[in-house]
Amino acid sequence: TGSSRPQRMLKAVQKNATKGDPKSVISAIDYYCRHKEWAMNVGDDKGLILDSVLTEVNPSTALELGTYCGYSSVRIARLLSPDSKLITIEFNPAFAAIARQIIAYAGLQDKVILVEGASGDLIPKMKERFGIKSFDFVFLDHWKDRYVPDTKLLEDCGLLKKGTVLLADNVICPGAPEYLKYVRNNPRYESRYYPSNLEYTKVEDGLEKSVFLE
Ligand SMILES: Nc1ncnc2c1ncn2[C@@H]1O[C@H](/C=C/CNC(=O)c2cc([N+](=O)[O-])cc(O)c2O)[C@@H](O)[C@H]1O
Ligand SMILES: [Mg+2]
Repeated sequence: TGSSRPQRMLKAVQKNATKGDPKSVISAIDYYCRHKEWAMNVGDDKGLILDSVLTEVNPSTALELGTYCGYSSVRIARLLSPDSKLITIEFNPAFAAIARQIIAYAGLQDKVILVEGASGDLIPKMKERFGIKSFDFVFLDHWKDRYVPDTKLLEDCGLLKKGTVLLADNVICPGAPEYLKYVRNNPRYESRYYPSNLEYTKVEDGLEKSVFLE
């Protein structure tokens, strides 16, 4: 059998990026996905918005839902301050295996805790397993119909505090209409849409930033 798209993405990183240099890993993936083979990374355009929100929040503990190949894990972890951590959740073992290698190639394995499993099962275990009191930042980029249930689960598990920032990918394409309704008409959130485009295309997409008000 041939290779998978994630395996080809890893190969592109090993061929074109410099070990221990997160920026070169990001560029290698963006080049490959723009010119060779599209893949569902948040990408370079929306990535700049992700970077600016992260720099503003400067989270001590960050959570990512939907690691896929680790592109946004690298984007996030490279901007974390020394003792900060990113916990990223991925339930597909094949994707998780590739993501571990891409995160390690970037030299960020000490800042990223990749947990294999379903967000619905793992979110309730965050406190006991990782000693997390609450998250300062959450990046939602998994199945779009999980955005609302997992946001509610984070609330119910007391994992959001006043000022926690949720940043959701793909709220336009493929779209997360229920999520937009949930965070926009909700007194507990201050929400704002950042227009951009679907990764590596001219199709409209964007990120929704929602601050939990308590
Ligand atoms: N409950 C859960 N717990 C743990 N891991 C989970 C999960 N649900 C999904 N995942 C993982 O998250 C990734 C899915 C992303 C869906 N994105 C997408 O479907 C997507 C599609 C397009 N697109 O079609 O243009 C563009 C994009 O930027 C996208 O993120 C996959 O790696 C999947 O295994
Ligand atoms: Mg996405």
